[in-house]
Amino acid sequence: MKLQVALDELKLNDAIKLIEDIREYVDIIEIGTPFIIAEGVHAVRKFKELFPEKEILSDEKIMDGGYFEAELGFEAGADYVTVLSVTDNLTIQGCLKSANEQGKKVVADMLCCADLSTRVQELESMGVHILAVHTGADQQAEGRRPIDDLKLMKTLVNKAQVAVAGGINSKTVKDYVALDPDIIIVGSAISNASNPVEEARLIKAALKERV
Ligand SMILES: O=C(CO)[C@H](O)[C@H](O)COP(=O)(O)O
Repeated sequence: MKLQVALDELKLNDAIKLIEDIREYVDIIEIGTPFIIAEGVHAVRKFKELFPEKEILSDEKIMDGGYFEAELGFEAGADYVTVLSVTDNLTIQGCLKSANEQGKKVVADMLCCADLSTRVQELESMGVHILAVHTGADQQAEGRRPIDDLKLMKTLVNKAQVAVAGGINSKTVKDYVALDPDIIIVGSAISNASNPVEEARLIKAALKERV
């Protein structure tokens, strides 16, 4: 089980310092959507240069122009690019074409997917590599959490890997680990913690209990 650390609302130098501090606990560095908007895919390139042993995810949340936009992330050094699951199949297929040409992976972010069971089948038949259950920041502000969607996802998925994101922290991570996703994504709990190193250490320790 991998720990993906999301860098969302940080400045470039603060984000680099955070990953330097928690390097030993991180498997995948996520260049988060607000970070990409602020810094561009140059941030992907920078993190791949500085942390070559880590996998990098470019959280572009692609909604159109699948091939071209995925290629931007992959050519900058991303190992994974995200596409929104609710978009057109043509866009998903464009992302997959780019990923498969480069030996990289596409993550479908299931944010706002109204019919998980139908869409999971369709995404798997197209060959999407990873399905990410996600409760977004605005939904979290209303008290929503991704645990029930993760439970449902685990009953639906056949071959894709499963990731989960949405307000997970060191106190709640065990509930997610128990459902055995392949990737647990944590952003604000680490970046906003009074002690980010300790928060990352506790979360990584919880993941290791399951392996
Ligand atoms: O993709 C995201 C927001 O769209 C975040 O990166 C993801 O939700 C993880 O952050 P947090 O743990 O703060 O929810």
